[in-house]
Amino acid sequence: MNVSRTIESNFSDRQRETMTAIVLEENRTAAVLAIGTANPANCVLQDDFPDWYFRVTRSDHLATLKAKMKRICEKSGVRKRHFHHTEEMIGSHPEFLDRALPSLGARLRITDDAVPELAAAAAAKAIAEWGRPAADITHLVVSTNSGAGAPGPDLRLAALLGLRPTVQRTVLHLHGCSAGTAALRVAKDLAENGGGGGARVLVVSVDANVIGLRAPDEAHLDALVVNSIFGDGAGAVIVGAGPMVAAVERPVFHMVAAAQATLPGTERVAVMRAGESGLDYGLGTELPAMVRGSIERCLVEVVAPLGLAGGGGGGGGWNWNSLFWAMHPGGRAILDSYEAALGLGPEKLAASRHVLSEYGNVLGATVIFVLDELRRRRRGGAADCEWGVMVAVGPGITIETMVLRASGSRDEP
Ligand SMILES: CC(C)(COP(=O)(O)OP(=O)(O)OC[C@H]1O[C@@H](n2cnc3c(N)ncnc32)[C@H](O)[C@@H]1OP(=O)(O)O)[C@@H](O)C(=O)NCCC(=O)NCCSC(=O)CC(=O)O
Repeated sequence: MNVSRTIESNFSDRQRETMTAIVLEENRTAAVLAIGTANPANCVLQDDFPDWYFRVTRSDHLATLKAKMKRICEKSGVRKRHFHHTEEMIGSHPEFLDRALPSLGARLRITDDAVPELAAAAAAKAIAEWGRPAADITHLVVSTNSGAGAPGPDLRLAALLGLRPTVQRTVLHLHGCSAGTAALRVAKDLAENGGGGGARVLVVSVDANVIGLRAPDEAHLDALVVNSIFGDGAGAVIVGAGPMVAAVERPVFHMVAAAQATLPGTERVAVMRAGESGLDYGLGTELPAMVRGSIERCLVEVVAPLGLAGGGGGGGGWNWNSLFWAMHPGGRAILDSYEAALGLGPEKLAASRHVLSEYGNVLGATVIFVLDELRRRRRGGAADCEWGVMVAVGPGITIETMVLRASGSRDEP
């Protein structure tokens, strides 16, 4: 490999040395080898959503709340979303609309099928793109907020895909919107350290919001926001390290470094808790400001040791526009916060805003949709940087980050 060709010319000598070392380590560093996504068929345009939601939840009499939801939807940056649940399904489960009635069991009976099936649709696409047989997958990591059972969606997914009986399965439950990034962090570790160089990890992050869907309610205004921006979907990634199978496996993004930070004293800002009436979300109005106030500090800790972003020796001066960004679009205001805090140009979050617009916030899977979109834009010739960072925020408040290096090899002859 021509190392000097891969190092951008505007870095200092020290930065260049660090990056050269990383590039030489490339054979040991895990990489995204393929990506697949899937959404349920039921699609609701955001302009129609308040009417749809208030009708199917039999809440049209709550005119003030409906007007509020219309204001939220207008400002959401979302054009459409997909749902496993339909008007008919909600109509046959009146218990979903009344917090006083137990409904968790009925919701879980739906997600027990919906989650592995949606996961399999995304995973099948990733496996087809990867180009090797499903039986070559050594590890499976599934992350979801939409289930609570054992055996879980991993076992059913393994059967649907025809994975080998010895595949090593791991499930991550209730990591909220950082579930996809957390699963990729675990997969990176497994690929680099768990398979004697030959590990191939299938990561799937999947959610179906029927687990927490409710009628609008004055006492739970944050649930109105959740219902206005969350959608259903699955994202799948094949992760591998070590020698690639020639002419078949080609890295898309190298997963250079991963980190998790927790903001002290923020436990109540974003909450998910399963109860008898389904999954409850709590979302503080302060979340966008909190992200704005803390994101740069977290990023400096991750990129400074790698010499990226032209770090300014303790005095700031970071050039965040020298990287590409795979930001989880938790909401339009969250993306605005990233942009403002890091001084990003408007094109930097275009992939994240596109995914938010087309699918809403599909929780952990969203970052996988963003990786897919970034890759599509690069293949289409859009100029972007070689180095980048994936970011997602989840309950904790937890900030998951992963430094990525885009590989051009998919487009090389
Ligand atoms: C909801 C929004 C699209 C609204 O847009 P704006 O903020 O520009 O508009 P606005 O201030 O006029 O707000 C519109 C109405 O929504 C209400 N509103 C806003 N946030 C609210 C919240 N968390 N709980 C209850 N109500 C809320 C406002 O009071 C206002 O009501 P009224 O109109 O009556 O005055 C935006 O605030 C947003 O994107 N928020 C972030 C959502 C979020 O937290 N996502 C994270 C999900 S978890 C996750 O994904 C983690 C992660 O981020 O990675």
